[in-house]
Amino acid sequence: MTVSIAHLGPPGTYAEAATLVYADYLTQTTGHKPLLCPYPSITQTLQAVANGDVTLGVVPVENSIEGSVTITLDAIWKLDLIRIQQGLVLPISHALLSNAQELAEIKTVYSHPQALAQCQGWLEKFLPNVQAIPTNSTTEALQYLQDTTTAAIASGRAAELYQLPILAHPINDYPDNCTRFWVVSLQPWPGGNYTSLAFSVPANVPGALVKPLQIFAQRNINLSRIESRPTKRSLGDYLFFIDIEANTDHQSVREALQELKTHTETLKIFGSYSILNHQPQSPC
Ligand SMILES: O=C(O)C(=O)C[C@]1(C(=O)O)C=C[C@@H](O)C=C1
Repeated sequence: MTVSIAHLGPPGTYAEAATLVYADYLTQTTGHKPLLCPYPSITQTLQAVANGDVTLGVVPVENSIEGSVTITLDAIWKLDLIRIQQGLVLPISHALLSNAQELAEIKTVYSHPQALAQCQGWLEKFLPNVQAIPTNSTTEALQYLQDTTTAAIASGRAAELYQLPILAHPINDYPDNCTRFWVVSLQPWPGGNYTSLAFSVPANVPGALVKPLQIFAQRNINLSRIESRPTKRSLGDYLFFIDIEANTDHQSVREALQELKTHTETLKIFGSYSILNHQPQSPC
């Protein structure tokens, strides 16, 4: 059976670049080339995995400049059965694509909110009076390039793919810009040294988060990330997303998760996985 991989499209997105890296890895290890399936949004990408319409999905989760991709965290929390198989880190280098001859002509810039945010300083400095309009993806933004007053932030790869001129590159505020992606599926996956989980706490009382954190600290389990998201039930009510540097197979992790259950309202364990650091010849 052909493995199908959902990702944010249209073709040319950074999510597609990450998917191609994983597809290459699968082709090398299994001898079979997977089928790439672009979806119009991150939520629809994850929904396709949850529905069983595709075998795998690749979604962005965190960026070194802008932090969490909150759409991904919110959707993963809602879609109960999703499991993480693999983490993937990709360098991200943004370009300004436009038919304008010079920056002064541009009045509107389109892009995915994450890309706009990662270039915020550059935009303020070089295009202080333009209107920034969010799109579902960096390549969706290319549809709005109508005349020389419009520009889009996307990858050099997208510029090549759609034969669009690059007016400025790189334009991300920090050169060492990386995004972490998760490869997700409905299948639990056995391996790796990172475990991601999320929980809500029973009540918004003092110390509600202290106990869950102590459970890991007491067992010497390192937390590599903690992020809060609103539960959306009431103001000040949060979910906590945690990454730990250990596998759920370790005795101490199993014990910690058992104990954590008794101190949380809902606990979701998304799985243990390894992280692939991809260093391409030219940046994505
Ligand atoms: O719009 C794209 O090209 C995407 O793949 C989405 C996305 C994101 O959501 O973070 C992925 C990587 C970059 O950080 C910018 C945008």
